Amino acid sequence: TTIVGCIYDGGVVIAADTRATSGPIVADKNCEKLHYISPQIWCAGAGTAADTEFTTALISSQLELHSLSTGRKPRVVTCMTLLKQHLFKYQGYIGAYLVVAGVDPTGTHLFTVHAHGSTDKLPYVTMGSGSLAAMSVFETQWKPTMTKEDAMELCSQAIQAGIFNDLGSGSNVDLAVITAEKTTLHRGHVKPNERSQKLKNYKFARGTTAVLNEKIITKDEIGKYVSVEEV
Ligand SMILES: CCOc1ccc(-c2cc(C(=O)Nc3ccc(S(=O)(=O)NC(C)=O)cc3)c3ccccc3n2)cc1
Repeated sequence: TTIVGCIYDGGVVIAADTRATSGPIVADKNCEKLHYISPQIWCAGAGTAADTEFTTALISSQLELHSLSTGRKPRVVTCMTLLKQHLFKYQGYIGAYLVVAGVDPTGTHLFTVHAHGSTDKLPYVTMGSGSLAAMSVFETQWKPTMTKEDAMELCSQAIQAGIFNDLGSGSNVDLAVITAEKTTLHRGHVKPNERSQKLKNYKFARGTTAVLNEKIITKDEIGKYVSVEEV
């Protein structure tokens, strides 16, 4: 997994790859790693998929109740605090590594929350197995003043660095842009690994495959070839 976040003049961009793995197996080539928390707070999640999904959904619910109770719009720092307290309580056993990003009445904010409960507040962040490849992009190309388009392209390039240099990351780039006015989700923002049209038609007519040998056996003989257990 490669997930990133980057603040720019007027908002924040988060992005993720779409590969889900189970050990060395690619379990899903187009999974969703960007999670809704509130209209202008979203999370990118790395780690155990069920843990990132359920943890963000739980805190989204808690934050909505908190917002209703206070009568104010939810704040990114509140979301981060709820997440870190929950994850710390479980001492890292909830495998959720999260980039928390959003805009609230106090401004634009970007945090990371680790599975053990540690947090950082930074202008750009990366997490997941592809975080080092992604960070190399930010460390070489990030600028303190960027437009929305600059930030979107930089995040896209950072995710693609993970996709092409980390086996735990792959497929597409999902991206979200959060501003004071709205949030725009770009599912499949870049698809650099789409399968091309097959060069030939590999459908073979029945009977075109040579039968190398044939052996006709009686029902009594089947036990020699197939072990049939009585239940
Ligand atoms: C007592 C434990 O102490 C720890 C201290 C630090 C970290 C940590 C982890 C990460 C990190 O993102 N690790 C990570 C890797 C793969 C996936 S994954 O989803 O691609 N694959 C699996 C199998 O989870 C997720 C998260 C990280 C990233 C960026 C900068 C710093 C970082 N630090 C972990 C444990």
